[in-house]
Amino acid sequence: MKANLKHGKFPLESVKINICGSKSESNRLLILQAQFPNITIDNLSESDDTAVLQKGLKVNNGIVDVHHAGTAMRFLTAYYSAKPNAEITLTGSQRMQERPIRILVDALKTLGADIQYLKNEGFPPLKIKGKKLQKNEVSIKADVSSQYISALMLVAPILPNGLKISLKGKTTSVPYIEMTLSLLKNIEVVGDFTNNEIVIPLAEQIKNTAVTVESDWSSASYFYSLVALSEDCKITLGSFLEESFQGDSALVQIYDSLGVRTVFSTSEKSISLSKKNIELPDSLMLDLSNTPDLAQTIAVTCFGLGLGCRLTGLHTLKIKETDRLSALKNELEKLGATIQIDENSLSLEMASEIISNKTIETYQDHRMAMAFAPLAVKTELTILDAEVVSKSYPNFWKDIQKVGVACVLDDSSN
Ligand SMILES: O=C(O)C1=C[C@@H](OP(=O)(O)O)[C@@H](O)[C@H](O)C1
Ligand SMILES: C=C(OP(=O)(O)O)C(=O)O
Repeated sequence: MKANLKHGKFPLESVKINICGSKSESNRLLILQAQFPNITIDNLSESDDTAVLQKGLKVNNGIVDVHHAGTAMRFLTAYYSAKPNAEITLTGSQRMQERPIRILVDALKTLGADIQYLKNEGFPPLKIKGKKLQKNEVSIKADVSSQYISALMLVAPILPNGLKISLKGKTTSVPYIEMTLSLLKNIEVVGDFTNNEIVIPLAEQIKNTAVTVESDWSSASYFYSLVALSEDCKITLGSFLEESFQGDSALVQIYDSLGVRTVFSTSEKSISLSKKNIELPDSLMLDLSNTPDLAQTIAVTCFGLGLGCRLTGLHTLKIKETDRLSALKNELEKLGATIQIDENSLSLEMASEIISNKTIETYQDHRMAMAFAPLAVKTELTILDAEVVSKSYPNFWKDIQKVGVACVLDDSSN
């Protein structure tokens, strides 16, 4: 399916959008709920990544296919490893079979897990025979993906002596580890993360706990970009909190410098985004190692505004849904950008025009589609394989139509 985005009627409509619950929080809570059934969850993510995890949790013996869902792959690897009598073949899409998992598998094996590689060493698919893991200490490389660490933390409370995790190297995506710690604390499993050591205690049982998932800040980023690129508009998004477990709430500060004001309503649990008239910097410098999922949105916003940017801390982008650095370079260049990338950074030069009527490829990456869509405020463009958005945000196209972006979905080819 293609999304044809017209250079529509702007300013955008002042409307309220309800983005569904965070997929990161939802996927953690579902693993915890499978281990402690007296947790109830409200505002669960509607994403494909959450649906595949939820479906996988119902299987005890057989094949589980998580498609493109990184968190589902990593969290379920730990979950089944620690589940006595489970016998699972855990697989995923072609891309998932290229996303490394050895660091997590080695850590779980140190704890006593029985995991085999079914195709390529170090990559899914995996054969997992679950058992009671007895050890309570492990050390793990922390500079590749925080998901490996969150996966261990999520099963830690059911290990007989809890778990002490020593982190090696410079820890990446730290707010996601803190999110795991906070959600554990919410169910009264009080762990500690100090310096390079995480300690999670055993929890034999927990009290009945009802958790409401906050909406997804990464999904909110596309509305920040729309507001930044528009002449004038106000968009209200529910349900968001000033005190968030999600590191991507850093959007508030980042887009403040790109001319977007955020007002929190505590009573409505919502945020209103509006345009601030400020003088924009010529260029933006940001280290995104804490918020890797915002990189594409920010790069595209800067391009659309004619600003330069230098984004660093992007070393994890190469092993996500696609090599996001190369994908950004290819597609921004089509639109006239001058952009350089290396292993962990991206530099974009100021641009004076956007070439219109271009077709953007999405590389099976939801964030490529959603990051480029706000450019419709500036120019006409087509986005290929538009259905990829369902990985995290199935209602994305409906919601951007609601704010007034003229978007026609075309199923006829591609
Ligand atoms: O734990 C999580 O929910 C996530 C952690 C991050 O991955 P890395 O730690 O691999 O950077 C992030 O990019 C991903 O979308 C979700
Ligand atoms: C990287 C992402 O997801 P995952 O790693 O869970 O596939 C993402 O949603 O941007």
